[in-house]
Amino acid sequence: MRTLIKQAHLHDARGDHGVHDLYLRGDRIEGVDLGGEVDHTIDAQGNLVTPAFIDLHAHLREPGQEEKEDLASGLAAAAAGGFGTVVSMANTTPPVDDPGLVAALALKAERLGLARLRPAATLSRGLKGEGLTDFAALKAAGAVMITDDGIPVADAHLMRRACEYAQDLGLVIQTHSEEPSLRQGGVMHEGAVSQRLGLPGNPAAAEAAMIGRDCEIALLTGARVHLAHVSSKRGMQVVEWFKAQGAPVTCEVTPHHLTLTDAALASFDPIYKVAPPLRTDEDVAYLREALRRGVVDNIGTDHAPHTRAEKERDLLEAPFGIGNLEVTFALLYTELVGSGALSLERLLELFQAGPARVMGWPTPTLEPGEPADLVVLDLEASRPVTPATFRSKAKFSPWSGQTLRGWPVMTLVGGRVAFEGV
Ligand SMILES: NC(=O)N[C@@H](CC(=O)O)C(=O)O
Ligand SMILES: [Zn+2]
Ligand SMILES: [Zn+2]
Repeated sequence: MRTLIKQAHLHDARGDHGVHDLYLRGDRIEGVDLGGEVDHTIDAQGNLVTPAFIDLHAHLREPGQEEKEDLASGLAAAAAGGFGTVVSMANTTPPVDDPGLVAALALKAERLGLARLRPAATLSRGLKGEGLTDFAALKAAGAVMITDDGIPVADAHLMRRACEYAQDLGLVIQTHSEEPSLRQGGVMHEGAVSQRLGLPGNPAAAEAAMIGRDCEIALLTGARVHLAHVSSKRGMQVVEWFKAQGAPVTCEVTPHHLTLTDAALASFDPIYKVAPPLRTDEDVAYLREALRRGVVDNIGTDHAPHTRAEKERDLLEAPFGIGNLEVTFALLYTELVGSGALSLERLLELFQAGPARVMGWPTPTLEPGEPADLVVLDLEASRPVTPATFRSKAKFSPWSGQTLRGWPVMTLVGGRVAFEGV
């Protein structure tokens, strides 16, 4: 099959290429302005066409928690968000600690024809934080990352052994860096707001201390350690310090930690309950600055859907997590690029070359022969967030009703339309 994307404003990691007709052949990019017969034409006039985004961090909940999300709804939501590739977290029921399960997830996802799934597997057997899983077998089955995300690895020696093992195999270890004994039962950031509301707080020190431990272990072992969802100024400063020391660490920030603060918890609405917690204005400003300065390697969504019933429990009982796959690009384009805080090039890099580099994958480009994984972005489109229309099963959002500008209108994966929007 041959596809023409007409009048596309092309952008990739090599730069801005201006407006061209882009041709796809089968699942690959063929070239620009070639002419000739095509089977399918897509009009992209006025839109930006760029490599589909990569999310290194989404909770798709399959197997076992399909009431929250499943592969079909989660990968459809990802495609609607402009993502062509998603690394799924392994804190499912049962946890993804078995090579057979990794292979089954990958096969099922491939048949769906939505975003590509790249499964993560757990670091510890049963997510129990005691014995290691069989990384070699998990990698052979298709796991691309090792992580107990959802639960911090409390035992430093276990983390060391995991790093030694992963280093031998060239696997990335992703951490959920919060020191459990310091975090305790905190349900929100510990600070002036938690004190006023009388809610148990989780101090930034819990994050910064664990990031320090995990970076030390990365230095000690030479393993590639990816620090998920860095949320605090202190945590980010620790990452910066270790990067300057040459530690083989990379880090992620999430859309919610870049746009929301602990002030939102004054509503007592569990929709804002997330781990690590929403921090202060000062933290948000520092994370934004770290994005700009290039300290941050990628934006990962940490899309963490739950049922409405679970999120309608009281703040102490409700589970941690925010669903955001479908709004992430528009949210950050509006709030960061729209305000002049970040360039569009840098924002795109954080969804494309950045995550690819973290994983050791090739930089996605529009060069002939590359996979035809593309997103068509309408940067002028302005509309409110309408959770009722989400592909995700979690049809509620902290940004509900907020008017955002710059939306994905189509996502192609391997030359096939995985999402087509308004
Ligand atoms: N981020 C969250 O608040 N929740 C995640 C777990 C995690 O990412 O640690 C979840 O699985 O619900
Ligand atoms: Zn986590
Ligand atoms: Zn997570």
